[in-house]
Amino acid sequence: MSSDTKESGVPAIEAEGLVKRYRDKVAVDGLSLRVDVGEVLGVLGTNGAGKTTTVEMIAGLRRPDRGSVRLLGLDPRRDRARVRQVLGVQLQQAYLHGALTVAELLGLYRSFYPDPRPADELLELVGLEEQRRVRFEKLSGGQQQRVSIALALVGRPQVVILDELTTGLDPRARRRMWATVEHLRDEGVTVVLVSHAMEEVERLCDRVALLDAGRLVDVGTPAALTARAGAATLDDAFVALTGKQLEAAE
Ligand SMILES: Nc1ncnc2c1ncn2[C@@H]1O[C@H](COP(=O)(O)OP(=O)(O)OP(=O)(O)O)[C@@H](O)[C@H]1O
Repeated sequence: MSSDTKESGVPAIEAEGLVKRYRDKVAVDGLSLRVDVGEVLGVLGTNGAGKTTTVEMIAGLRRPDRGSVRLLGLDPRRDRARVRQVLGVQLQQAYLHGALTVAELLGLYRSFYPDPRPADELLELVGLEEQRRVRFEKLSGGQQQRVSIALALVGRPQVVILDELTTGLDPRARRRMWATVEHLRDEGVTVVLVSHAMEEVERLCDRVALLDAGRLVDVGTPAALTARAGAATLDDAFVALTGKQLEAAE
């Protein structure tokens, strides 16, 4: 990571007053959020709360109707080329060339970066060492998801956005993904982790942003959120603060 960025106090992410409408549906409704360099931020919310829309706007993949985003001081829509060098994104739907093998996909993505992670390291990070010669279309859903996570990490990003990191993964793969996030955290990488899984968020995240109906209900450490809500657990705090039950993803 660039120590300049860390020392200058420039936040990893600064989103101000984000608004996004789809026809008459307000998906994100005036959301502001700051994530410091090196922080792991969880984004929790029920289905349709606006999590994916929010991270897509942060990544520059969706244009906000109002508001602004800065990613390490860069505008993700105007400074696309520079942002691509510092940001890794794993989104819920990956559109990848099914006929390419895992190794070929990694090779293709590695060619986009000046100093990519070695393919072996990527395969180990996501536990796909045995699948390197398998075509993407022949992989299971969970394995395909792990490929998309590996691809998000190819360019040694300083900021990583992971949307539904472990949804659909079996318990072993899930634990491995958690270890991957812990590894990134130890490297000082800033991580935004969109999740439905309370256990995952409590374990991995420094702070948690609670979204409901496109709004940021609260943001803080799991302990602070729990205390503010006068709740016993983060789960209970979520219910107290949003009036909704956070359902399991599957
Ligand atoms: N492309 C789109 N066109 C129209 N409406 C959309 C579109 N994408 C999302 N929405 C709507 O906007 C709202 C927010 O969706 P979003 O996907 O951001 O929520 P989410 O919190 O990520 O949900 P989930 O947990 O189900 O992934 C939802 O009501 C959704 O139906």
